[in-house]
This record gives sequence, structure tokens and C-alpha cells, in this order.
Amino acid sequence: MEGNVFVVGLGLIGGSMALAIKKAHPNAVIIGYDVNEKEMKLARTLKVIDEMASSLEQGMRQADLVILATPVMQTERILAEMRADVLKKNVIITDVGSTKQRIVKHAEQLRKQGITFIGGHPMAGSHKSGVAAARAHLFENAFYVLTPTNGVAAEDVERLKEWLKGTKAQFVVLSPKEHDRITGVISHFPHIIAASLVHQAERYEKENPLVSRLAAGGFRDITRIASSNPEMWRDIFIHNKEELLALFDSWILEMQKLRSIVEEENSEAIYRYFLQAKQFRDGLPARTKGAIPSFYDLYVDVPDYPGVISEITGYLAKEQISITNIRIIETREEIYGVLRLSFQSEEDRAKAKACIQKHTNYDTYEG
Ligand SMILES: NC(=O)c1ccc[n+]([C@@H]2O[C@H](COP(=O)([O-])OP(=O)(O)OC[C@H]3O[C@@H](n4cnc5c(N)ncnc54)[C@H](O)[C@@H]3O)[C@@H](O)[C@H]2O)c1
Ligand SMILES: O=C(O)C(=O)C[C@]1(C(=O)O)C=C[C@@H](O)C=C1
Repeated sequence: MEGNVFVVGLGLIGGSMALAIKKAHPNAVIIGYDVNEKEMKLARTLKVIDEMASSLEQGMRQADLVILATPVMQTERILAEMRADVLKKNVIITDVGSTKQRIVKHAEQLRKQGITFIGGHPMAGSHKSGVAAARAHLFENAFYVLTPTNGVAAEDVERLKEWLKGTKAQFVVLSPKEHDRITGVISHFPHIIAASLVHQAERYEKENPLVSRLAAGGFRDITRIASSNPEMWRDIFIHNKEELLALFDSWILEMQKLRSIVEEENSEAIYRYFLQAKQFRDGLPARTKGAIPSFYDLYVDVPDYPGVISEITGYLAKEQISITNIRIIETREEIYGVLRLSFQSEEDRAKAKACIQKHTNYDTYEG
């Protein structure tokens, strides 16, 4: 397809959408806008967008497709302020926000002005943010929820899917309410649990600093998402408050039930509890991309001496294993640091792990 695609919010998701659209529609012009000028310039430098808009309005005026990829409270505000007289008549407006009811409600004023809005939510992402983390393949095989309201023409939904075909996602249509209920259970509430587990560990660490040093695979697996963008999650929790309050209530009951069977040492009930959870977890449908990390991180405990980073990158370079990102994320005591290496694929990470184990005795673990 040809035309102007205007992406507002050039972070992980906006950037990934821009790349996926350009891949499938090389003749489209991708115009970007971000309140953070540095991020917008970086998007241009990385060729994630073709042009920078000088203002929201300037970008909107030219657009055939608008993708709002800002935190959901910002998306709501932008939608409430949009006016048909600065838009092309046939434009499609969509968003990628993690909540849908409030967004669709705020888009209602656009529908009344004859503008097509179709809510959207690609069900894949990461705890990383910013355009540097954007990837064209981020949404491959993930579910992509669309929430067209009554009155949206079927051909507009098809036109949107055609624009978005480069995501290689699987589209599914839900009502905004259904969407918020389901994502509350499988995405929003789990982020609350992850963050609360980290808070609990932090409290216990005050008693004994060994707590974070002993945090191994299990704790790291279940709390990876606690490293997500706090602004994004603040907005989601406020937007999906009603669903989350209900989930808090049922979770508290669940924990009380679990607490009492542990207190009673009811081994049969405890066993059944874990067995049932295992059976449901093991029976989840074959992993779609949305459930697979799109970034493959390897953590390496390295001694804190000058040159250790180039030592490790040197080993990897010799075996032609490419790293997409490298960062020292924390220093333990003054002896050890944790190096985080990110790779494009699981295969690269496995090769890197083997390579580091071959050349060093540093501990490595996946994240
Ligand atoms: N991260 C995920 O895993 C994920 C997955 C699916 C959907 N989402 C949704 O996608 C949206 C973006 O999330 P992200 O992970 O890309 O976040 P991000 O922090 O990587 O990017 C958001 C960008 O929006 C910009 N921004 C904020 N307010 C703005 C405004 N008023 N005008 C223009 N730009 C503005 C920020 O400067 C930032 O660059 C959110 O609504 C989120 O709920 C996120
Ligand atoms: O993989 C992650 O880090 C995510 O949290 C991605 C995730 C999720 O699965 O909850 C987060 C928010 C989105 O709206 C969709 C996907």
C-alpha cells in the first residue's frame, strides 16, 4: 500500500510497528512524532521512520493511517483532543494500547465527526522500552487484538489489517470489555504480582543482604516483567482499575486458602494445588511469539576488573556471535558485576553461553 503512516510515540511498540509496516509497504512514508525529541531523532537516525513531524497536528494532516503508540493515558488525551478538520477524510486511526475500554470511549467523539477509529493491541512486547529496542519481527505469530465498535465498516477493518500485515501477527476481534477482562488476568495482574515479589525481596534484603545474591532462576523468571516501564504500567493499572480490583479480591481469597492448607500441613491439598497448576500451565497452547521473549538475554557474573567486557566480547567475536546490546547492570560487593548481553535469537544466546563457559569459569544464566 502507498500513503503516509503517522506513528505517535516512537518507543518499543511504535518503533516496531513502524519497522513492520515499512517492511510490507516499502513505498509508504513513515512519519513519526514523539514528545521526547531525542527519541524522535534517534528513530530517524536508526531509519525506523522516514520523517519527523514538527508537531502532532502537522503529522495528523498528512496521514492515511495514524498509529497511537503512547502510554494509554496519553493516548486517551490525544484522542479526546483530535479534530476531524485536521484529518484526511479516509484516514484510519488506531492505537496499540494495553487497555481498550477507556480508549475506545475517548475515540467516540471522533466517530461522531465521521472518522474511523479501530482499537488495537498487539499481544507481544518486552520489559524493555525505547526505540533502540524496536524490532520489525516483534509481533510475528503473536495475537493482535482489534476492537472495532459497531458502525466501523468491515472494509476499514480489512484495510487496517492490510496495513498491518508486516507484523505477521494473528488478528483476533474482541469487544473492549472482553479484552480488558482477559488482559487483566493474563497480563496486568501478573505484573502486579511480579512487582510485589520484588518489593518483598527488597524488604527481606534489609534483614540479610544475601537475599538478592541468592536470587536464582525461579525468582528471576517470575520477576523479569517487574523491570518494565513504570509509566506504562501506572497508566494501565488506572485504566483497568475495575478488573484489577476484582482480581485483587479473588487473589487474596486464593492466598488465604493456600495459606491455610500450608498452615495445616495438608500435604494432599498442597500436592493437588501444585499438580493442578502444573497441568494447566503445561497444557497452554503451543507458544506463540507473544509468549516468547523477543530479546534473548544472558547474564554473566564477571569479576570487576578493567578489560573484562572486552575479554568476553573478544571471545564472542572470534566465534562470530553477534550481540545486540551489552550492559553492566549491577555491581555486587566490589568484587563481582553482572553483565547483561542481549542476542537476537535463542540460538545465538545458547552459542554465547557455550563460548563463555568454554573460555571462562564465570557463572552464566538466562533472563
Ligand atoms: N511494552 C510492551 O510490552 C507493550 C506491548 C503491547 C502494547 N504496549 C502498549 O504500547 C504503548 C507504548 O508502549 P512502549 O512499550 O512502546 O513504551 P515506550 O516507553 O517504549 O514508548 C512510549 C513513547 O511514547 C512517547 N510519548 C509519551 N507521551 C507522548 C505524547 N503525548 N506524544 C508523543 N509521544 C509521547 C514517549 O516519549 C516514548 O518514546 C503503551 O500504550 C503500551 O500499553 C506495550
Ligand atoms: O513480555 C513482556 O515483557 C510483557 O510484559 C509483554 C506484555 C505481556 O505479556 O504482559 C505486556 C504488555 C502488553 O500489553 C502485551 C504484552
